[in-house]
Amino acid sequence: MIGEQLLKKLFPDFEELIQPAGIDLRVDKVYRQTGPGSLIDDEKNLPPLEMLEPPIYRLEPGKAYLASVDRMIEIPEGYAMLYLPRSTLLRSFVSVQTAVGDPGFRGTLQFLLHNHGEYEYTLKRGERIVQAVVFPVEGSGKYSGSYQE
Ligand SMILES: O=c1ccn([C@H]2C[C@H](O)[C@@H](COP(=O)(O)OP(=O)(O)OP(=O)(O)O)O2)c(=O)[nH]1
Repeated sequence: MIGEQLLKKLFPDFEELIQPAGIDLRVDKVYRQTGPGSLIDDEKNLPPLEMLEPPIYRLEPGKAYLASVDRMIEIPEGYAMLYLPRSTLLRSFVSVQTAVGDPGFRGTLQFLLHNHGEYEYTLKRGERIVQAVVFPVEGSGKYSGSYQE
């Protein structure tokens, strides 16, 4: 796992968010789903989305949302990222589901927020919702998938 000094070199745009062993990521936009999606024969049809009105997002009980990060990221070749929720969210019955950040990815990260609670959870735009941890990857390739920006 990569520590603070190297993280500052690798991710200068996130300097003020660098932690001893990770990078805190701030929520920017939050979206609700407004229609169906599908994944058939590796053909992705992402659901249509509607953006919630910022800056105060009201996550309804039992509902899931997409959350975008407030700035683009570029993951250098030779490194990969995992994303873990802040425990404050878990302690508030809100989960953050995430995937792997590939070497060479350049774009806007999105995570799934799910309010498992029985009460509304209010989240302000700009709050830190995730911590990214970074690992060196031996012989890594370079992401060239559909979410590259
Ligand atoms: O929680 C995450 C994790 C990763 N990513 C970004 C970085 C990653 O490099 C890219 C693609 O992720 P993944 O490879 O898991 O998506 P896919 O469904 O396999 O897309 P593709 O077919 O484009 O590879 O999405 C996110 O936005 N959110």
